Order: sequence, then C-alpha cells, then structure tokens
Amino acid sequence: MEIRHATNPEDFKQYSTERIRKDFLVSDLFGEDEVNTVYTHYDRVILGGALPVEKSLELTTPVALKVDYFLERRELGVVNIGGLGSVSVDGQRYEMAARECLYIGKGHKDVVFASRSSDEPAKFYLVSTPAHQAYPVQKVNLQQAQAYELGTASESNERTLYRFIHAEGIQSCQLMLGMTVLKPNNMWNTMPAHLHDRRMEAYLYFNLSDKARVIHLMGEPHETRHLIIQNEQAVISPSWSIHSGMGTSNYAFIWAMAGENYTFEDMDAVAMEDLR
Ligand SMILES: O=C(O)C(=O)C[C@H](O)C(=O)CO
Ligand SMILES: [Zn+2]
Repeated sequence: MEIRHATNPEDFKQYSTERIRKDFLVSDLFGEDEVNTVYTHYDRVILGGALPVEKSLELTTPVALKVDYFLERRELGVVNIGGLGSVSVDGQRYEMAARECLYIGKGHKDVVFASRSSDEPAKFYLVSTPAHQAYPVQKVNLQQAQAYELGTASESNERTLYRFIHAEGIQSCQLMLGMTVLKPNNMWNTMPAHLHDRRMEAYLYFNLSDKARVIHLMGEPHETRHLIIQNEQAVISPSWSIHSGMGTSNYAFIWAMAGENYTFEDMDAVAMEDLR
C-alpha cells in the first residue's frame, strides 16, 4: 500500500507540476487481477481499485494498517465502474452491475471481488475511512439514489449528482460517497467552486476516452493550480483546496468525502472574483 502524507497550503504554493502529480494524483489503481490501495493522511482515507479478470480477488490487509483484517477499524464504499461482477462479504454475495454502490461496515472479515466474465470484467473503485461503529452492508443503484439535476446548458455544466452513502441514504460513520454524471456537451463540474474545511474529498474521473482529459483545478481559491487527468485516475483534494474540473469531453466522476461533519451543507461557496 502506498502512503501519501499531508501538505500545508503554504508549502503547496512552491510545488512543481511533478510534485503536485506525485502528491495528489492517483494513477494505476486498476491493474489486472490486482487490488491496489493508497493510504492518504487526509482524514486517513484509503483509495483503491480491484480488477478481477482471471480470478477472484480478496481484500487483503496491508501490513501498514497493523490490524488483523482490513475492516477491523474501517468502513468501505465500493462502486463498480466496469462490467457485471460481485462482492462477497463474509460469504454473502452481492451482485454488482455497472454504477452500483455497496457499503460494507466495520467488522466484516472477508471481502472478495469477482467478475462475471473476463471479457468484460467488473472494475471496483474502493474508498475506505476509519469507523467507530458497525453499520449494515447495503447496496444502492442509480435509480434508488437521491438524484439532483445541477447546472445549465449556457454554463456547460448540466449534470446529475447521485448521493449513495450519506445521512439520508446508506448510513455510515463518516464516509459520504456518490457519483456525478455530466450530460453530453457539458464539460464543467463544481464551478462555482466550494470548500469544506471539515472534510477532505477525492474524485475518481471515469468514462473518458483514451485521448480525453479533465483539467482539474485545485489549491486555495486565491492560489490555484491544475492537474491534467486521464480516464480512471483519482485526485486527492485536501480540505483547504477547491476541487473542480473541465473536460475535453463529458465524463463521470465518483466523489467521496470524509472528516468531521456528516453533511453537505457546511460548504463555503467561493465567489468567482476570489479565484486566482
Ligand atoms: O458536480 C458537482 O458539483 C459535484 O459532484 C460536487 C461534489 O459532490 C462535491 O464536491 C461535494 O462536496
Ligand atoms: Zn466538495
């Protein structure tokens, strides 16, 4: 498991392109027949990917966690961005179609990822956060999730924001997770931008063609930087950073937050005139 340390926004101002990518861009989550994880010191969130092709894959316990099993003191959100598959939790199997989300609470010992077909494997994006209480395993799909229609055609940001794991949906200790899908010919997400100092956030961009890119904006509002992001790469957004993107085509992304407050409502909007 790779470990990413946290950054002070004052230091961040000096970072080169290479350093920004090294610290905040998460690539190569999805290797064939691999489970890959990245531990961030931002609210101790772990990002991961599981891509079972020829065999099923167990969620093993990285030595660095110093526990007997992965979910001993953690909870986990799983979203399938690939073909049909399943996730088994202590022997109970959950079929996972594309864009379905499974929440697995603290205390479950065995988690196994599998694909229905190696020609069109499932691809599981994982987000795990520390947990103090055991909430039940639950699954949700796009039809069942709370959906919000956001943006306007004139601002090129018409999109549907689905909330999966949140206070009025699947219950968790601190993980909040959902998916935002941009409509065709719409490229902007999360502009006007916002901050939420009580929570970090991570975005996994997907559904981009090989040549398409998202220009992701980060940093304090008066000192922004950018990352050029490819399909199925994630970006870590510290609590002091805006997180907004503009694509060369439309795309979708999975957002996940963790930290102190379990709400969307404590976000601070950033005025356009404050962006630099
Ligand atoms: O499209 C959007 O806007 C988002 O998806 C915003 C994220 O959900 C977010 O940043 C929540 O804090
Ligand atoms: Zn946010």
